[in-house]
Amino acid sequence: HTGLEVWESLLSLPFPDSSMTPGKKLEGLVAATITPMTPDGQVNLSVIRQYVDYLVSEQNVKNIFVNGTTGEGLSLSIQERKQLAEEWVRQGKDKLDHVIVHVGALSLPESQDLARHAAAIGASGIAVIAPFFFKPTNKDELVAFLQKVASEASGVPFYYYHIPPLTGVKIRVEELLDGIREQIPTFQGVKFSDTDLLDLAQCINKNESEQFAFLYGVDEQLLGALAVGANGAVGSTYNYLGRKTNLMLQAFAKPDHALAQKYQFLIGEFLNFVIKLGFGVAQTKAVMTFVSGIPMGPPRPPLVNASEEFIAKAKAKLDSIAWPDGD
Ligand SMILES: CC(=O)N[C@H](C=O)[C@@H](O)[C@H](O)[C@H](O)CO
Ligand SMILES: CC(=O)C(=O)O
Repeated sequence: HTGLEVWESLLSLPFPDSSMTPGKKLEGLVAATITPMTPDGQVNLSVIRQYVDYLVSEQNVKNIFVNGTTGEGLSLSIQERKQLAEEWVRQGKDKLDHVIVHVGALSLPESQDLARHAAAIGASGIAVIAPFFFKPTNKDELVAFLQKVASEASGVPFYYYHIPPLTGVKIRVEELLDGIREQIPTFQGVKFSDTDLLDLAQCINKNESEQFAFLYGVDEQLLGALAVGANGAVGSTYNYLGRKTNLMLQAFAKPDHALAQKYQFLIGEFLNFVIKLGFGVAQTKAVMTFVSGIPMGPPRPPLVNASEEFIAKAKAKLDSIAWPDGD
């Protein structure tokens, strides 16, 4: 240990090497970043700088969640994930508050490697999804896996990424929280991507000292999660509806519930429409491309490009929405 490291540990600064805002609690909106790709399917790092500027200046979003579901993290090589994490951290420096890097993988050593890498580059947090091929069958097995990853990045806040519709791991978070800080001292919160608001509410109910952050991940019903005390949200739609969703958060905080509902209804009207057409990461890439003008490129197989018909309909629907702020 260098003298500096000793001082930092004595002061227990949460983010010793971070280029992001040190110690600021994660709240508000977090955009789950898309991984831009070239037309032939290679990761396209060259537009990330522009992407960061777009999120900050056009969407008023200053936190990102990299290499998650929307970022096709589980479809990328370890090398690609590291390059992306580095580029997001580099471009986010002095512009973003938090860069959370998703480091979950089916292979524990790969996940640990990614966690060490995220720590080394100064990520402001790491997140881990439940392993979903061989699955943990109970809370203790899941926590043991998470602990082995978290301990590789001992100075970095750790978030569990709960997304049972995709992982098939339905262990309730409220149960998982019991004693988790003893197992994982860096445990800082949950990205909660499930519709079970009873489970979310009981997590918040248990979290009396408000030490953990609960970020909701079902964008179409964020207002319900805010009502039970969610600290913020992580989602794909904050890439292009961040500004509108921020207005919903403001209305909720004021409180002007009628206005907050209006925003949630309109966001829901768009999402309900595209979900009926078939909505996933490929479609998110297409929507972000036409809204931001930044080319997101195709998704990686097995996902396939959104159709021209989808794009035309989604664009017409979004353009038709009369937002309360007059846009
Ligand atoms: C399954 C999935 O990708 N969920 C995302 C985050 O967790 C959400 O942001 C959704 O994309 C969004 O709620 C639209 O359905
Ligand atoms: C949507 C989300 O949070 C993710 O892409 O991981």
